[in-house]
Amino acid sequence: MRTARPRVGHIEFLNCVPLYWGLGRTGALLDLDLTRDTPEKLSDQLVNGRLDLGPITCVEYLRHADELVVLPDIAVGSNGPVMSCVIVSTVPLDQLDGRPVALGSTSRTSVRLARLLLEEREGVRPEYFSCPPDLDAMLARADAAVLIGDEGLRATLEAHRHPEYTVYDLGQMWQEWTGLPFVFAVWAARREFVERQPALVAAVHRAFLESRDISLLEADQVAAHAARWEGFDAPVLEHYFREALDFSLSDPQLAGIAEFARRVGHDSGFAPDVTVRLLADSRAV
Ligand SMILES: C=C(O[C@@H]1C=C(C(=O)O)C=C[C@H]1O)C(=O)O
Repeated sequence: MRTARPRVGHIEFLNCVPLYWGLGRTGALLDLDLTRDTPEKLSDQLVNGRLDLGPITCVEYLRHADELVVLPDIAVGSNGPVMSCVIVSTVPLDQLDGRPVALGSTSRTSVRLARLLLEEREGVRPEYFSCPPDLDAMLARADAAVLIGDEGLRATLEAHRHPEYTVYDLGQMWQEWTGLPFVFAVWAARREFVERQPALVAAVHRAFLESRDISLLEADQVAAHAARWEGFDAPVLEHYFREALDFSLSDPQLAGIAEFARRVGHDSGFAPDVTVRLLADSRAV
């Protein structure tokens, strides 16, 4: 009997390129039914059952932790500056009280992290509104903007050309504040899918780990290839892939997730002590 390929999400940002590059190398790419989209749409599709497995923004995962199983040792996070999840502000952050702040509509986690840091670390209560992630349009209506992905990376790299604003790195702010890594997105499978197809989930998990490992070994090639199509130089992308982003998920990253949940759970739709359920060791299946 023929079985359908697993339906797997692919965030269409540069941050995910190293997790998928190696899938072509090993052939695993042919075993997946991939959907490319922005993170908030992929997160909804995984929650609705239109995808079986893939990246989900941390806040949406925590809201649906009962229905999902997290794949260990793979994530999109950082332990310090992440470069692509940022607050771009035309005034110092502690002057944003009562001021308009635009939240990029493709983000669920960075926008919540930004609100946490502004309110609890900077002690301000801005007026937030959601907005498509276009920096010029956002700053036309707001004093600050929260951006992720390629637009966030662009804001960081072009900051020197814009003395009218300052770029604050959310990964760095979180790390300085808590001493912990931050996880922006995890890889999760629907629980019912894991129960029905445990060997398949383990195989896809192994394929992603292998792909990530290949890509980090070949980060210079991945960066050079990606730089042909994007407005970023290869050395900058190599630094982004190798140093800024953290694609791992083990105890320090899980401690970061637990701390974030503890601080925002009360008004974000999940318990502050929500349990993160991890897939059993795929290498053993
Ligand atoms: C590091 C990043 O992580 C992301 C941030 C997300 C969010 O804020 O909701 C979602 C998915 C990831 O793409 C990034 O987009 O730059």
